[in-house]
Amino acid sequence: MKDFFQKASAQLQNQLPFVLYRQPKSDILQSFFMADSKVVSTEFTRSGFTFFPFDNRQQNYFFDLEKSTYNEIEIIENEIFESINQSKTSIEEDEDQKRIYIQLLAESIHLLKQGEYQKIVLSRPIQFQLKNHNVFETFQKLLKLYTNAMVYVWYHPNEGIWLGATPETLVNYSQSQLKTMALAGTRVFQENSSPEWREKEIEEQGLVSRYIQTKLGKYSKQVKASATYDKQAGNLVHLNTDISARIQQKDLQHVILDLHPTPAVCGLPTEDAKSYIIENEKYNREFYAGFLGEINLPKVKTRSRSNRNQETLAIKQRRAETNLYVNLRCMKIKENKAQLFVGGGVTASSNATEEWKETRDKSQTLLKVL
Ligand SMILES: C=C(O[C@H]1C=CC=C(C(=O)O)[C@@H]1O)C(=O)O
Repeated sequence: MKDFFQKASAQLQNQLPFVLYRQPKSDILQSFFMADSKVVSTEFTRSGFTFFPFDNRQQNYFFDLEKSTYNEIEIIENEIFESINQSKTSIEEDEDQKRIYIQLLAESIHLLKQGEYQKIVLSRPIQFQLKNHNVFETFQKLLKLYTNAMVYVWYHPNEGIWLGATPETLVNYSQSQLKTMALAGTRVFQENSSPEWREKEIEEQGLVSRYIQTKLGKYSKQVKASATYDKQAGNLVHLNTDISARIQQKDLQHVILDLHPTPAVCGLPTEDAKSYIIENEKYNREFYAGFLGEINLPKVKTRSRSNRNQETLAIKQRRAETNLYVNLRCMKIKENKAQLFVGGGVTASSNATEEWKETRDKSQTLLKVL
């Protein structure tokens, strides 16, 4: 593992693009290393790794499998960076920024009450200066703390470093079976007590669930949804419904672009909420609330790695998987400055101060490891 991080470190020093990631509940660390920093846009018919912005008019990035060095290594638990400094769990928030955000929330709630929008997901950046920061140490702490999350560090010289630990799947797709989730509603996790969900959270999660099922219904007659349950994500709990559908490979790209952005990160009606966000948040979300992950990646089973004959390669090709995650609980690092991105769904029954607190609670996911 040490060699691996040394290689990633050299890649960063040479200002060459890369991504390291570990998917939920996996003990395999995966990586793409690029030989040059040429910008390539995502091609859903090829195999590789995508990094896709919230606003699809902005540049997205694709690490094409054929043009990268792809690697998998097993994570050895006791080789992961040990000490997790839990002391820095709060930063001094700028009072002006807080006031401006609460005002935007209040104005938006007022609009929502008039019925033009059903839901708007608002967000804000939190900026601060880093001292003696090591990206790979932070990444290893994220790996250790958030085993149920997609944990990643992504870099391109044009965009800087992005790090995150997201609990939300956009699409898992393999052999015609698509799985996704409707994740929304937030409470602080408390040991030995399950949250009592209020009408507001049940409503905002229900909107997401129905929206996704309707979208998938355009492509599939077989859309299934689980019962809604509590899903823990670090210091938080969300409401979640697992949704699955049979989708033909030829439709996959359309399904992905049709689902993104879901009302878990944008709102309803989608296009109106998106315009409202872009106009009123007064900052660029960039890749926050976008999505990232593998596209058509031939699945290499660790056990069969030594057996590289034609036959196994053919099997691998057929078992290509797409595993995409919504880019939440993430931050950007550029020149010793960190920017965290936090947001939450707002409806007519929201309370502005409570919504501000929710974003503060969400910032803990990353502040814990800095
Ligand atoms: C938009 C975010 O969270 C989404 C996912 C789970 C719960 C959410 C909520 O309670 O509003 C959001 O929909 C974020 O973490 O920045």
